[in-house]
Amino acid sequence: MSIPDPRPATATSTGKTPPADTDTGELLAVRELTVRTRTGQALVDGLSFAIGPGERLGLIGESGSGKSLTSLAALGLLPGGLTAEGSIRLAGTEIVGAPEKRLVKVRGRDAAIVFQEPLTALDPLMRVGRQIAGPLARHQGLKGAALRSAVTGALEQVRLPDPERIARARPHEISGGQRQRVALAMALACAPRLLIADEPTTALDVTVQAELLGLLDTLVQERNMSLLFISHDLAVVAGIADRVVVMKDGRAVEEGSVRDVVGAPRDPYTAALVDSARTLEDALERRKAAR
Ligand SMILES: Nc1ncnc2c1ncn2[C@@H]1O[C@H](COP(=O)(O)OP(=O)(O)OP(=O)(O)O)[C@@H](O)[C@H]1O
Repeated sequence: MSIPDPRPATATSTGKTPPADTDTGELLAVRELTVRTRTGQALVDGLSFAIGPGERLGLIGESGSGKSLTSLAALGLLPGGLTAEGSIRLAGTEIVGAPEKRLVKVRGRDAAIVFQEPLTALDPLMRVGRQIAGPLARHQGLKGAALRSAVTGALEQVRLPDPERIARARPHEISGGQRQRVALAMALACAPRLLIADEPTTALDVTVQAELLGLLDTLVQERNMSLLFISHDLAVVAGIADRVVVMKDGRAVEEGSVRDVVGAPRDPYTAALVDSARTLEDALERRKAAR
């Protein structure tokens, strides 16, 4: 593991970016988000951040700090028994308190999510091709040969070799890395403006993890998407995000450019994260040198 050079401060995607929320210029604006249990315990507590068109934000923090609940709340997908307060505006739509009918329109089109475990999004019994065909048919109105060719195209876009074979396979018949690419293809099928990636590489081995991160980076750039990237791993976030929000116990303890946060952390918790990433990096360097 190594902490990659933080992307330059100007490294947001260039080119034509789609319009954002006309009021604020932000694609996703989270304001004072609090997620509570039935008993009133705050699991996310007064969290605020924003993502502009084409911008990449990393959300980092230890296990249980509230990262996943934040990403689920952004699409109105909180599990039963948990409620959100505050405001989440996604491309101009208020998500907190929105009826399911409005949320269905937003999901996939304005933002889509890729989870740590691809089987969360995939039906284990259905062939991969049929699963990708669903959103393509709904979104683009395709049928027959045109739909089949769009499915193959979607699998090619996530750089899957032999897409016809993958399309015929069921999820358990392909590798974990291939499954995550299929989940990514499904998330991209409706050309979302924001991709939320919740620990998308954590379950993969290191080589496959690096390949998938490279692919994600390329796709986000090619499509001028915004990215909310969630991870407990500072090195991974530093390699893909422009800005970072550090979470602890449901709150943001620090926010800034990756360069500033890694280079000069202000909060003791962030400093400890940076230190532990560096200590591991140094240990690996020493081992390399000793060989
Ligand atoms: N449905 C639920 N009911 C009650 N508590 C929950 C529920 N879902 C999550 N929590 C709790 O909320 C806190 C935040 O969970 P969350 O999954 O957002 O953390 P996280 O930062 O994503 O951690 P991880 O990296 O382990 O996924 C944790 O303490 C978790 O146990």
